[in-house]
Amino acid sequence: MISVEFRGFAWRHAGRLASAVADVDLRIEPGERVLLLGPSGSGKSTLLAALAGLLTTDSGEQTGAVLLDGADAADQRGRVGILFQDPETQLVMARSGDDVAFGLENQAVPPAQIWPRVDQALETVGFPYGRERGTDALSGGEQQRLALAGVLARRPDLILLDEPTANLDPEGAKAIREGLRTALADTEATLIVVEHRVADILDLVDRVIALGPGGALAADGTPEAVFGEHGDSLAAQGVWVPGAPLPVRPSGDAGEVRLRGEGLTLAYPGADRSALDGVDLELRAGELLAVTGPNGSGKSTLALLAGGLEKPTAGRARVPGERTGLHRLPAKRLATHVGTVFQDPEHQFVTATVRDELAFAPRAAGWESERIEARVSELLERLRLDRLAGANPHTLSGGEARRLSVAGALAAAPGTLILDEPTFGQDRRTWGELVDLIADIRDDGTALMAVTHDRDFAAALAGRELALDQGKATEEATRC
Ligand SMILES: Nc1ncnc2c1ncn2[C@@H]1O[C@H](COP(=O)(O)OP(=O)(O)OP(=O)(O)O)[C@@H](O)[C@H]1O
Ligand SMILES: Nc1ncnc2c1ncn2[C@@H]1O[C@H](COP(=O)(O)OP(=O)(O)OP(=O)(O)O)[C@@H](O)[C@H]1O
Repeated sequence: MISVEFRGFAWRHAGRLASAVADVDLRIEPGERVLLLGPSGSGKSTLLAALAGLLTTDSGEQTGAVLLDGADAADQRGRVGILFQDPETQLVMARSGDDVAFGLENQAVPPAQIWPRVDQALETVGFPYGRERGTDALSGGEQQRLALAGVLARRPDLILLDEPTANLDPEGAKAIREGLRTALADTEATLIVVEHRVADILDLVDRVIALGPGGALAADGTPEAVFGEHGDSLAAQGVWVPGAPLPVRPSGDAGEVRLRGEGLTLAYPGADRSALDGVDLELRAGELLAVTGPNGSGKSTLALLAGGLEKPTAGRARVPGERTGLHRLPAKRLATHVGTVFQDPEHQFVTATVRDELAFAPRAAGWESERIEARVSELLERLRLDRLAGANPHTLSGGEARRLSVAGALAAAPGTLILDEPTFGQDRRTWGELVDLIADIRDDGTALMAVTHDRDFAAALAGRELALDQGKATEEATRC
């Protein structure tokens, strides 16, 4: 139990002209459960980082104060547990159990209590393996569960969760919310949770705080009051307001087959079963295939194989006109056929600015400079990245980075595009802009595959759906 206070707080990240957040005056009482929302890039993660004492003088410039129980947050780190947006950055140990135990050992929890607490936390989050599982052998959703277990096991006074269910399948997300509810019922911890898709999280919180586009406070109150009184203005700023209708962009008839996967199988070294097991796949011009299924069912593995980035243990992925499997093609040649957007955008960036990142693929494809410039300007504007054109891709917010990685991969209009969780971390407005952009390139004749937990995205764009479970297709890809 701990109180939280921002007094005249502003933060400007090093290398940026504008403040990420400004004029924040806010008090959260001990034990309050708060949902923090706001458009992509409005400063939500920055506020959490401030509370966790992670904003250091060499990383930017602070005005005002951030206080926990009246003391500087930088001196209270032991009382705070934070779940980052990208769970991979959080996992430090080689074995899953050790990773959860690590924080407890640091807090000098008596040894006899450590393993029972580790096991309890793993159970709370529905981690499907034992303590021995290697942390480098986890799917995105499994990493997120493990990272959350690490936070909960420490029983911090202040729990900060940055999009805790964004990588989870709908069933898993529900289970995590139940787990959180149980874990919270036993504590008096203060909770601040950031989510874009708020509908499901509302009954976990008693207060909603909304940031506006410039990082200033836009609304503060009970969920009913905030969405009742400010629903329209929040929606206008791009926030997901529960119940608002969503666009649908149905496709026309699918064209020729652009990429075919036959019996695609991958067994990771040392695993007891294949992560992907004999999956057939057909991607057609002008159509988007949604690949769905629970965490760990093999979706990202399928994306790697279809993108030619891994060698299948059996089966192969091929494009018409090439005699060998995709994974055997030299990188440059592969790039002329297929573009891939990974689950974790950070792995993708190869240049020093947002503008160069967007120009990279068109340049490699030999476009003329005027055409490149026009394409880059169009994408910057469509995805609301213009103000960040000169920024380093690695300093973007989670949602900004996701948009850049998708835009970078489709910039040169490859014939086939493989997207792993393209809508991760988006507010309602940027979600709609991404959907429109992807619909346009689909309708221009691109063949698309999208791994996604986002049912709204699949409903808006997919012509067919391929559902995986434990590495196998549950049925033939069905028409949506
Ligand atoms: N390390 C950094 N260096 C420079 N600028 C940064 C850094 N981290 C974030 N920013 C910028 O600060 C602003 C706020 O980012 P923040 O991550 O707090 O937003 P957010 O509300 O959490 O966004 P999202 O919903 O997209 O995750 C953004 O414009 C972002 O580009
Ligand atoms: N490098 C690896 N080594 C060993 N096993 C792995 C590795 N990467 C993933 N796995 C395992 O392979 C299976 C499929 O993982 P994959 O990442 O394809 O799942 P996913 O359906 O994309 O999951 P999510 O929805 O959580 O992202 C999981 O059981 C996972 O634990």
